Order: sequence, then structure tokens, then C-alpha cells
Amino acid sequence: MAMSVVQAAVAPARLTVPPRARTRALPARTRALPARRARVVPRASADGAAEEVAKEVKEALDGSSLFLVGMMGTGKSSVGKKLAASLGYSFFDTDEVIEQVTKTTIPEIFAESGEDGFREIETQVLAEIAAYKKCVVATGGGVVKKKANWMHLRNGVVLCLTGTPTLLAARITRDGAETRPLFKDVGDDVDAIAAKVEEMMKERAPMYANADVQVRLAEADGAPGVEGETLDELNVRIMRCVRKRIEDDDTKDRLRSEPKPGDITITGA
Ligand SMILES: Nc1ncnc2c1ncn2[C@@H]1O[C@H](COP(=O)(O)OP(=O)(O)O)[C@@H](O)[C@H]1O
Ligand SMILES: O=C(O)C1=C[C@@H](OP(=O)(O)O)[C@@H](O)[C@H](O)C1
Repeated sequence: MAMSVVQAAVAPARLTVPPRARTRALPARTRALPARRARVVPRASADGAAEEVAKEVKEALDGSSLFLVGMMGTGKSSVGKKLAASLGYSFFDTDEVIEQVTKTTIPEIFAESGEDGFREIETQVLAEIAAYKKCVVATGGGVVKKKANWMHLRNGVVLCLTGTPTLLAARITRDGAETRPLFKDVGDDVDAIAAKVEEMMKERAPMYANADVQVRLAEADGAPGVEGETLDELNVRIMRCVRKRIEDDDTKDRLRSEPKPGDITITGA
């Protein structure tokens, strides 16, 4: 049998999770949760809490995957690995899989095929990953822009990480803006990067709002742009948010229910 792009890209040990049944993978948006405003959940102490909350979230998710969306630098890849470890799920980073499959870097794909070329590969990779259960998937920041991608994201619970442009710009600057092709003309001035982040956030806000769960990153009191939470604390807080959302809505029913009109907003798809 021909290998899928995902199978070709990841180690066999990562692929012990059986593909989800066809009937669950196909219907677009059929498992959407209604749109919800951001919920503030108190800061979490990571000490000893991760295991307990992970057990409850795992039960509540009942095998559904968790898709992380959000702007560049919100930490989807970093915290995604922790979430997967806590839940005993497989971890995928769509950007990483794209680079493994194409044997090219993301900046090179943008340079050679433009953003449209990159988005085509991104959709193909997302479609394959979404066919598996029990995965935490860190997506690229622009995945929300394409309508077709939501069909795949809706195979699981979609969680959006948000942060201030100042915090995200500080992180992007630390990493080096040149690693992110959409910032290639902005330079490495942190204020210019923050302005660009803000502009992109405005454009994408209606699409990020479609996520089932919204989690806002913490900043240190009175120190904009300074981290206010460790990754372990964020990991626990995210799991609490997911658990709360699932409990509120009795996801066992909701994840399989028909969406209501207005559940999903896509612009520029
Ligand atoms: N909670 C955190 N505290 C400190 N640094 C973080 C945190 N989360 C992410 N980072 C850092 O921010 C940068 C962007 O994180 P990354 O996971 O690559 O984001 P994304 O995948 O959303 O683009 C990385 O350098 C990462 O180490
Ligand atoms: O926001 C975007 O459009 C993009 C975000 C990047 O991923 P991260 O969000 O993981 O940095 C990567 O997919 C590409 O550079 C485009």
C-alpha cells in the first residue's frame, strides 16, 4: 500500500494510533462546538496537578484530537509537546511534517512556491494528520485562513492560543524573525514586528474566534512582553480550560452534533 505523506514523514512508533473511522472523518463541521467568548481560568500551579487533570481531560476527550491554532509565536509547538506527553497522545507539528515531507524549509517553500504553494501542502498534511485519533496537533498560524482546513480541524477540539503583540514580538525577535517568511520584509526591530503581528491578528481574529476554546497567554504584572507563566503552568491551565469547556457542553454529544448557523466565520478563504 502507498505510504501517506504523514507515514513517510514520521517514525513508525508514532503511528500506532489507528486511523479514525471514515464516518467520523468525512462530514465537514458536523462536530463543531458553538462559538464561545474567551473564558478566563485562573493561573494554574503545575506541581502535581498535571497528572490528575490530564486523566480527566483524556476521559472527556474520549480519543478526540486536540488542534492548537493561534498566531506565530504563541507557543503551539512548545506547549503542544507537553500536552501530548501529559495526555499520552501523539504529537504532530504541521510545519515540521511539511519540512520532512518536502525536504525543504518553510522559508524556502515560501520563496519557491509562494504562500499559495505553502498553503496547498499545509492542507494536504493537515488532512492526513486529522485522520488519526489521539493526537495533539500544533498547526501553522495561518491554517485558519482556509475554509477547507476547518473541515479537518473539526475532527477534534480546536484550541486557540492568543497573546499580546508585544509578547509575541518579543518571542519572534528572540527566535530571529528571518525564520518566519511572513516577516522577511519587516526586519528585526521589535516594535516593527509587534506592529506587523497586530495587523495580522486583526485580519485573522474572526477566524481564530471559531476555535472551541480560547486561552490567553499570561504576561508578568506591569511588564508587557515578559513571560508570566512557565510552559508547565500553561500546560495545566490549557487542560483545565479544555476540561471545563467539555464539561460545560457535554462534548460526548456536542462533538457529534450539527453546527448552528454562524458557528464558523471564514473570511478570505
Ligand atoms: N510559555 C513560554 N514561556 C517562555 N517562552 C515560550 C513559551 N512558549 C513558547 N515560548 C518560546 O516562544 C517561541 C515560539 O514558540 P513556538 O512553540 O515555536 O510557537 P509557535 O509554534 O506557536 O510558533 C519559542 O522560542 C519558544 O521557546
Ligand atoms: O502565520 C502564518 O501564516 C505562518 C505561521 C508559521 O507557523 P507557526 O505559527 O508555527 O510559527 C508557518 O506555518 C508559516 O511561516 C506561516
